Amino acid sequence: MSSATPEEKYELITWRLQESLGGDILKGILAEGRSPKGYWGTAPTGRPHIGYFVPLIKIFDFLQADVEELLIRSVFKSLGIPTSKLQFKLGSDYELSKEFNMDHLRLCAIVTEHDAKKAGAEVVKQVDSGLLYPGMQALDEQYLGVDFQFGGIDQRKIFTFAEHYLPKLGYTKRAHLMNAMVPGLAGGKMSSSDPNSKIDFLDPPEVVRRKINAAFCAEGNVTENGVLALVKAVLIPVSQLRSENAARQGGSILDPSTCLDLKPFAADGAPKGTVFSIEPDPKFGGGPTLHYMNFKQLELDFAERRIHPGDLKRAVVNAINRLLDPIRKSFHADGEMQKIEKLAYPDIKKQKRV
Ligand SMILES: N[C@@H](Cc1ccc(O)cc1)C(=O)O
Repeated sequence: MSSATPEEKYELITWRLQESLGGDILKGILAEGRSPKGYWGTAPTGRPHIGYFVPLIKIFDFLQADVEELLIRSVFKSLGIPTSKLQFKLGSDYELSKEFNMDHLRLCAIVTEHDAKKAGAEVVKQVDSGLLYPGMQALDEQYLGVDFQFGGIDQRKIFTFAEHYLPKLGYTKRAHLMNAMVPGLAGGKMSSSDPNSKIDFLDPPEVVRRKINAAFCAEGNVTENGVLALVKAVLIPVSQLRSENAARQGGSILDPSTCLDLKPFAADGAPKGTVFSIEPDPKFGGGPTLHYMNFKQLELDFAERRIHPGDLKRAVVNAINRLLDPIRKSFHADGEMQKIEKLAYPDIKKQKRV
């Protein structure tokens, strides 16, 4: 995408986000013809769930706009996006250095307890050591040498904390880009630590079906609907990305060797540009297959009860299973990955029995 104008790149970097702060910082860098450098940090409290597709899709946009991207501790490979343009960093590789710690002490000397508590309110477990967390995340921006940090809107208070405090240490204020959170299937946000709120990358097909079937999704209700929210935040963006990719002959950065099925979530024979199809079951009234080019139209049809919740759920289960299938397959084919998963997420129930 090197031929794109700075304005086009800025548009690509910021579209689909819920909020961006400090956009002028990025515009300035792009206008100078430089590639902005950004990072996304993650510290999952449990097995990562499909809500993680939201930032991962966004990272794809960053790469397309020639952003240099750093990731902290994340699982990325199985998505078919080559990692050669990405750098992985472990926080502990630099957070233990003398310089980082000196800066952390300087920061601790000026941060009030009130500001530290407030910054971490949505992200950090409210224990005393949690007071140090926002400061470390703010300093990460300086020590990774980035122009912007990207994260969920739940990180907002830490981001504004960083904007306020880094300049007080003599460092530059960074831009902050935020994606919307995917609501949980049972209300609230989708959370790694609550298995009923989420669908894991590695949930088997029948578990996906059970969780979606149990999700709240009442006919005509588009405001509290975790299933529709998944279609909007994950399935349609992935589908769009896949159809754009299919259209972009040759220029794809997706690696077909790691993903088996990269077709959009459209029924066979769907009109061009379809990103989601729903095949009504005669059990719920039947009718011709419905094809959607965008979320708005689908949402409207659901609101006007032209889509039965049972039909929507079935289409969503199928799309999620198609999306997760290559990830599950590569996991089950890779003994090393399975060992790491066991070490990362030990079976707590079993441990208690011993
Ligand atoms: N706070 C992030 C994790 C994170 C940690 C350190 C960072 O520098 C950035 C992000 C989360 O809640 O998942």
